[in-house]
Amino acid sequence: MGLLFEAPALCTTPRIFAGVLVVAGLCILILALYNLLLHPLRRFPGPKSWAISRIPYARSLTNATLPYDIDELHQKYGPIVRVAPDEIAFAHPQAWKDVMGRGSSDLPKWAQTYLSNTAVKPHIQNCVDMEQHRQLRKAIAPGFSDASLRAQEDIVERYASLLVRRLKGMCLAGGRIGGEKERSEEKVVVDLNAWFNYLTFDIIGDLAFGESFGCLETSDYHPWVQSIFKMGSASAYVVAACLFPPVKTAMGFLLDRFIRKKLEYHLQITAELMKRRIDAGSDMRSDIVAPLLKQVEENKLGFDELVANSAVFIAAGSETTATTLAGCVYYLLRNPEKLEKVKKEIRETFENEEEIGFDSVRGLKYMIACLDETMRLYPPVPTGLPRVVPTGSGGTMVCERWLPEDTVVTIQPYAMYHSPALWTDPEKFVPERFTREDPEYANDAIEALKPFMSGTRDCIGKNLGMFEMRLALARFLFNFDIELVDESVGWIGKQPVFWMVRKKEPFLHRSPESHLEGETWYTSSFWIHHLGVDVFAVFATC
Ligand code: HEM
Repeated sequence: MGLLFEAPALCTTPRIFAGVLVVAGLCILILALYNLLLHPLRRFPGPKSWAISRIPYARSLTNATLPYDIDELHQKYGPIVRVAPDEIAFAHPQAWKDVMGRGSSDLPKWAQTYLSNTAVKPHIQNCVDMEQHRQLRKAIAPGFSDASLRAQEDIVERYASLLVRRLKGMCLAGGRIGGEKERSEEKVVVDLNAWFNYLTFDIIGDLAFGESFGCLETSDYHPWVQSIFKMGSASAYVVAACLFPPVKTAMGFLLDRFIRKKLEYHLQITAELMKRRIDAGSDMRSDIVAPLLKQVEENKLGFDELVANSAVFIAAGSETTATTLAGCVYYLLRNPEKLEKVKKEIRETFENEEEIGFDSVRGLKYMIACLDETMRLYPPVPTGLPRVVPTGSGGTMVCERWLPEDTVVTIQPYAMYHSPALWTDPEKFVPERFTREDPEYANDAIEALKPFMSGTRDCIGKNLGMFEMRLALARFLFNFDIELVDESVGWIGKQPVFWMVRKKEPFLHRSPESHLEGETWYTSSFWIHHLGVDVFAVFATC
C-alpha cells in the first residue's frame, strides 16, 4: 500500500482573495506615500489626510459642508491650500486674474467633474472644450445683450408685480391664500424663500419657454421645479464617485442609470415645454432662448441641445437669484437699522411702484450694496468650481506659485469672502463696505467679490439676474413692512439656521410646510447650491 501525500492547496479562493486584498492595500499605501512625499504638490500647505487621497474631500462634498470645511482649512493653513492629492484651493483675489482673467487662455473646466453626468447632453455650462464653448456662447450671447434685456423688461416686471399683488392679497385676506399661517387680522406669516423661488422660476420659465411655471398663481412649485431640487443630491453623489476614476469605471453603468432615471422626467417636460413654445409661435419673441431657436431653424443646433441649454438656463438662473433675495431679506431682518435705511432710500426715490424699472433701480446705491453684501456673506455659489492646468501646457503660475500640468485649481468664494485678511468684521452684515461710506471698512478688498465668477466662463445671465433681484427687492420693500416672526425660526443658538441645519443634518433637511410639502428636501449639492434659507417674515398691512 503506497502512502498518499496531499499537496498543500496553495490556490484556494480565500487565499486568492486575501492576496488581491494585500496587493490592493500595498498599492493604496504606495500611492498614499507617493502623494505625501513625492507628489509635485507636496510642498503646498494643507492637512495630510486630504493630501493622501480624495476621500475627505468627497465626504465633505456629499455631506454638503464642503465650502465650510475648506474655509476652515484656509483659516488654518492660509490662502493657498492643498485640498486633495491633485487640487490646490485659492482664497486670494489675485487668483481671479491668474485663473479666469487670461482671455482665451483661461484655465479650462475640469472634465472629470463637469462631464461627470453623461446623461446630460452637452450645454454651455458643462462643456469643457474651449473652442466649442466659444461658439456656443457666441450663439447664445445675443439673448443676454442689453438690447435683449430691455425687450424682456416687461416680462420681468409683470412677475414682480404679480408677486406684490399676491402678497398684498394675502395681507388683505389675512393669510388665507396658499396655506400660509394666519397670525392676526393685519399680519401674515409667509415663507419668503418659497415666494422668491416662485418668482424667479416663473420669470425664467417664461423667458425660456414662453410660459411661466404658474408658481406665483398657484403658490406652489411646479413638479418640474421640484425635480430640479431632487436632482441636486443625486448629482453630488455622482460627482463624488467621479473623483475616483476606478469607481467611476467600475460603477459607470449604474451611476448613469441612477442619474438618468432622475433626469428622465425633467428632460421629458423640458422637451414638451419647448415644443409647445415652438408650436405657439412665441419663438419670434426676443428673449434668452430666441437666438438658439434661430440656430435650430438654420440646422446649426439640434433639438436636444436646445433642450439641454434651456434647461440649464432654468437651473442656473432661478434658484441663485431666489437664494440671494431670501438671504438679503434675512440679513436685513437681522439688522433693522439697515432695513430702515434701505426702505428709506427706495421710498424716497419712488412715488409709485410703476416707476421702479430697468434703469431707475440702478440708482439705488444702498440697496445694491445690500445685495452685494449678501452675496459676500452668503454666496449663492459658495464652492470652488474646478479648473485644470491643461495637459501639455508645461504648467502655469497662480498667485506666484508654480502649478504643474493636470493640477486641479479652485477659487473658493466662501472662504475668500469670509477671510479676516480681506474684510473687516467679515461675519457682520455691513453694506456700507461697498458704498465706501464708512472709513472703518475702507481697506476691504471689495474687488475680491465675484459672485458671477469672471473671464470667458463667467455668468452669462449676470445682468438679467442683477436686474431681477434689484427690481424684485425694490418693489417688495417699497410695498411691505417686514419683521422676523420669531428669533428661533431664524436662529438656532448663535448661528443662522441655514448653516446649523446644514452642519447638523446636512442631508435630511425637512422642508418647512410650504416648501415642497411632504417631501424630504435635500440641501446643497456640488452644482445646485440651495443653502436652504428659510426666511419667515411678518407683513404689516399695506
Ligand atoms: C444671483 C444670480 C446668479 C449667480 C450668483 C450666478 C452665478 C454663476 C456662476 C458662479 C457661474 C459660473 C459657473 C461655472 O463656472 O461652472 C455661472 C454661469 C452661468 N450662469 Fe449664472 N448666476 C446667476 C444668475 C444667472 C441667471 C439669471 C442666468 C440666466 C439664464 C444664469 C445663467 C448662467 C449660465 C448659462 C452659465 C454658464 C455660462 C458659461 O459657461 O458660459 N445665471 N453663473
